[in-house]
Amino acid sequence: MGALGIDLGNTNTVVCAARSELLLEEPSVMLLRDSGARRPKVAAVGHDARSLVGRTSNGVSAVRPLRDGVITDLDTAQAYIRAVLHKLAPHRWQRLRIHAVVGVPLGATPLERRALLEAAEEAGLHRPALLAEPIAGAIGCGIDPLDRRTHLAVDIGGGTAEVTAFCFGEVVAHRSSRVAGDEMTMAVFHHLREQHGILLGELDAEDIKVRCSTEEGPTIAVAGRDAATGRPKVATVTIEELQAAMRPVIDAIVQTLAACMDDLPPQSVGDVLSEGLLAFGGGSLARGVHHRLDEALGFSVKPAERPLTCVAEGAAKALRDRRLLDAFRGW
Ligand SMILES: Nc1ncnc2c1ncn2[C@@H]1O[C@H](COP(=O)(O)OP(=O)(O)OP(=O)(O)O)[C@@H](O)[C@H]1O
Repeated sequence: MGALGIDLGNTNTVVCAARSELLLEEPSVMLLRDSGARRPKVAAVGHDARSLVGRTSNGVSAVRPLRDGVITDLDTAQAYIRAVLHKLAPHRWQRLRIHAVVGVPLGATPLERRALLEAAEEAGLHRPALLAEPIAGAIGCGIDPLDRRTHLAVDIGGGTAEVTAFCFGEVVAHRSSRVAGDEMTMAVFHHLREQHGILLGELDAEDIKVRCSTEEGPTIAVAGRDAATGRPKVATVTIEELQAAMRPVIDAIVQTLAACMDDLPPQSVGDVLSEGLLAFGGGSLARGVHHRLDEALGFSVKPAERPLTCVAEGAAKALRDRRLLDAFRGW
């Protein structure tokens, strides 16, 4: 298999081969079965695990191996990375000496970075290297972070939104917020419960949020349980009201962007005004995000072509260009 670019997100895991071909794009979820042994057995990962969430019995639990983009439990993260590698390369000999560049949040502490490297190594990766996710995403979108001009990027993921300005192999400014795609899902959930009396599971609320950005037409039909009686209930909801419900979350991301702009040196501000803002991460696809960013910032917003996979693609590109890893080693 050779070498991989890996984006281990809170919500999704994406893996690309060295030439940036997409190998895996699945939810970062793992189902563990308690078998009485010291370590629980992995029952399912990715799509298989997500489709079973809420449908399984007592001895099985669903875990997300990362929180805020970093590892909280070394054993779980290791088991997850191992399961992902197993899915990609079922035979042991195929998993020998796989080199990898793994994305890491720019705000991760040295301890968190060490934990990620350790989990990757213990899971069987050979000499893994880390690359800051905003930089990897920009590389995946065709930007050269060694360029002399300052670029500004926002990565709106599930658990975090990171705003990063970089130039000539250096991070010039960085801000992050814990408000991103998952908060938009919660906004949709609360709106439907409070205004329509409909109760949904978290995954169903996420599906409604995604449908809100992908479906044509002014309304969508939402099916759930009546909040008062518990009986099945269907309501017609306008896209406009869902967009309004998500607006405070998008505004919080705008504030993070504005704070990062305030930290920029004057020369960099000029570059950003002429280059615009690069937006990626799944949260950037939500209905109204681009429009609100355009409106609030007053300069152009460039949506990534492949917002969900560009971090893994950029990590894979960095496998072929050592200068990128060396330049951003400390970030
Ligand atoms: N079409 C869409 N419309 C709205 N939201 C979307 C869409 N597609 C994905 N999302 C949301 O994007 C988020 C996941 O984005 P992404 O895969 O970039 O995050 P991640 O990298 O796993 O998370 P993090 O960066 O926080 O570690 C989820 O909240 C998901 O619901």
